[in-house]
Amino acid sequence: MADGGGEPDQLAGERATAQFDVDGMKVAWAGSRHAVEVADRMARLVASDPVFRKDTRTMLSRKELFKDTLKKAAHAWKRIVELRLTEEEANLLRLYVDQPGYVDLHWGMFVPAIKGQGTEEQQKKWLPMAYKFQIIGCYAQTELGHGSNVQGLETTATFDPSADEFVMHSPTLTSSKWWPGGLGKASTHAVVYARLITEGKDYGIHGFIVQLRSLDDHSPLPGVTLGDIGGKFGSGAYNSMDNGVLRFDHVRIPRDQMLMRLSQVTREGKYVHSDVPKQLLYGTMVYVRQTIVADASKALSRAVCIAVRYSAIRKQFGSQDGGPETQVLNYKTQQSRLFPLLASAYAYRFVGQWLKWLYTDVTQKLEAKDYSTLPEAHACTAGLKSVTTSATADAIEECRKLCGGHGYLNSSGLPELFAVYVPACTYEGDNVVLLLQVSVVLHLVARFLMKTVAQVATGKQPVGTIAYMGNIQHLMQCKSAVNTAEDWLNPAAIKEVFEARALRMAVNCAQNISKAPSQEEGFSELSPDLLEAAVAHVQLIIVTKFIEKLQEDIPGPGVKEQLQKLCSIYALHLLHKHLGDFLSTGCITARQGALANELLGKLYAQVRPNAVALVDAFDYTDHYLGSVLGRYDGDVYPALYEEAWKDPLNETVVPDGYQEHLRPLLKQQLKLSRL
Ligand SMILES: CCC/C=C/C(=O)SCCNC(=O)CCNC(=O)[C@H](O)C(C)(C)COP(=O)([O-])OP(=O)([O-])OC[C@H]1O[C@@H](n2cnc3c(N)ncnc32)[C@H](O)[C@@H]1OP(=O)([O-])[O-]
Ligand SMILES: Cc1cc2nc3c(=O)[nH]c(=O)nc-3n(C[C@H](O)[C@H](O)[C@H](O)COP(=O)(O)OP(=O)(O)OC[C@H]3O[C@@H](n4cnc5c(N)ncnc54)[C@H](O)[C@@H]3O)c2cc1C
Repeated sequence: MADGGGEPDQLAGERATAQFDVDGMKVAWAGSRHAVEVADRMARLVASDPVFRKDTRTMLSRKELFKDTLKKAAHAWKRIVELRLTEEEANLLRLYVDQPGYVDLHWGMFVPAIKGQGTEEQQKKWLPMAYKFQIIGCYAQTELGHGSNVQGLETTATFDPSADEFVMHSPTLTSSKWWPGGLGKASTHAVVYARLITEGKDYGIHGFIVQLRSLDDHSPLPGVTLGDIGGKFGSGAYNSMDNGVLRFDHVRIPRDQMLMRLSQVTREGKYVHSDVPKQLLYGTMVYVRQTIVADASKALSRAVCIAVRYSAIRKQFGSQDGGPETQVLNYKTQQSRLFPLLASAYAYRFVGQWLKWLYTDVTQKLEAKDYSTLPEAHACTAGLKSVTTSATADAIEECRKLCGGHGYLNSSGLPELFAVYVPACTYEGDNVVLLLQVSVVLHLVARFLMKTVAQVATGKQPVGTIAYMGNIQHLMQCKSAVNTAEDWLNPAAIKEVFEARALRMAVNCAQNISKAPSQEEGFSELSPDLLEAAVAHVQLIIVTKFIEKLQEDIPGPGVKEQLQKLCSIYALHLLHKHLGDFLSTGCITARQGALANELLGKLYAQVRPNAVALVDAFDYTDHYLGSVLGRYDGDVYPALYEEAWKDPLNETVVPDGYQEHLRPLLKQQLKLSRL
């Protein structure tokens, strides 16, 4: 078929203009040559297997979609076993299958909860069964009445010393577990969070392993009510997941199914808390929030890859005397909307790699009973989860708009990507609630520093990602020395203004809170400002980690140079977007703001010839991208045309319903017109 204007070799031309080594960039993106190789092998394995096809997914009914998810999960497991895949390979294989399902919660939350909160004995008993899929587990924390406020959960686990058992009970409608993924239809077991009651006293929230379904016929055990909570946003998308409801009617479990690493209940019913911080109960959430930051870069890079490739193919206007029209990627407006998102994908990738390192480091320290870095791990995971997921959800929608009308088609992949992604702003902690956690830390540090500013050199210095706050004397009064647009290329100039902005916003909040009748009232009244201060702090972390990445040895001709441009774009587009913060805190002048914008325009022009190669470096197969607009070969129009015919509405030429509804209407109108 004639392509009618789409030029598949257009992308080959784009690739030829790249000024850097794409293979080198693949390594920088993936983290190592080994990581590129494994990811590539697993992506191709999935793409070449017909069971993993997903091109008609959005056309399936909920029941068909769920069954398809069960089929894919079972097939993935079969391949993992047959091919004896390593844990790394298996995780990647599941990633590229790209269909949310119970396995995500089994591996992502059930297993980590037992690892983190179970005793060695409990781990020995439960983990081998989970590893072999003899049981399927989920993470049942949220209830109908409470999600954000974990301490408000109502499910009870009351110890009965006469039977050496806990009695799990849902005392109210609002105590029904509500949302856990995999709970609705697939799981046989759950880690359930409930209020521990023993000797008549409520000891607050603790985790328990509870069997929910029979291992013989999958029916719910006596006293257990289970179901799916219903359809969710978008077609296909997260509807493959059986988010569920669970109620207990005095269900008994043995005492040793309480996760007892942090605290125990003795045979006599005595509650004993070990010397570890209570917050370790939240450890699974910290672990998952860290993985969500890495996932943000995956989702964002997919959307950007689609939008960049399609923008290079799509042409509109600019034709003179029948000459070629302009590729929409050449429009400065398209570049100024798209290239900051491209830069953000790289920025999130690198901050995600750093956060993974931080998490591993904290875990090792915890094992050695050093709990000092726990607050840092909590603040970083909470803040970065919040900022990266909010920005990514907005960015996917922006990419849809960047693809014009065709971006709204399911076959573009963008509507489903958005629908699957957007709950990340809510699950694992609502983004606002998490940012307020960060602002508590900032507020305390800012207040402490304000009090001790005179002796800050001798006082206790903040460490980790808040270390910059110790430089309060300089950062509260410094003025940026930027004098030309190119001065903004200096990472030190960028870092100074981002640090000054974040600190000044935190100090302003602390000063205003101190004027309120009480700290609680001040905190509540100023919470919108505190949120903005927390965002400024988290953006500083992302910018800093990108700058630090560039101090590493990055092999490959031109690779580091491209990343330097992307780092500048990432930081300067934030400066442009939040100019009000930088100006009102006196960190920069209006002229310096204008110079940053001038440089941004120049950087966009420099990125333009590299744009397609920069998204190729993500190394995504067409299967994983799942988008006719983002195809590697750029052959967009024939694919769009073909895809349309797959829609069930096109199964018949004359639609169902014609005889009942269309024909009588048309005939009646015809009769009336003849009267
Ligand atoms: C794939 C998708 C699957 C999805 C799954 C889900 O969604 S699963 C469901 C996901 N659900 C959610 O994500 C629910 C979101 N909600 C929550 O995580 C909590 O309810 C909360 C953090 C909002 C409040 O906590 P709280 O009621 O305990 O009250 P508080 O604020 O007074 O904090 C007390 C102290 O603890 C500290 N601290 C807190 N968290 C952590 C931590 N993780 N680590 C370490 N420390 C932590 C905090 O800094 C404070 O320290 P301080 O000042 O005393 O030194
Ligand atoms: C797709 C999906 C999958 C999920 N999977 C699981 C799972 O596997 N297991 C599980 O246990 N849970 C799961 N959840 C539940 C999820 O963790 C909760 O929905 C989430 O923690 C938010 O809590 P909430 O629903 O109570 O929101 P709410 O807290 O009711 O939020 C409503 C609004 O109130 C605001 N708000 C709340 N508190 C404050 C405050 N203190 N200050 C200012 N504003 C506030 C929020 O910002 C939000 O705008 C899932 C949810 C979704 C959507």
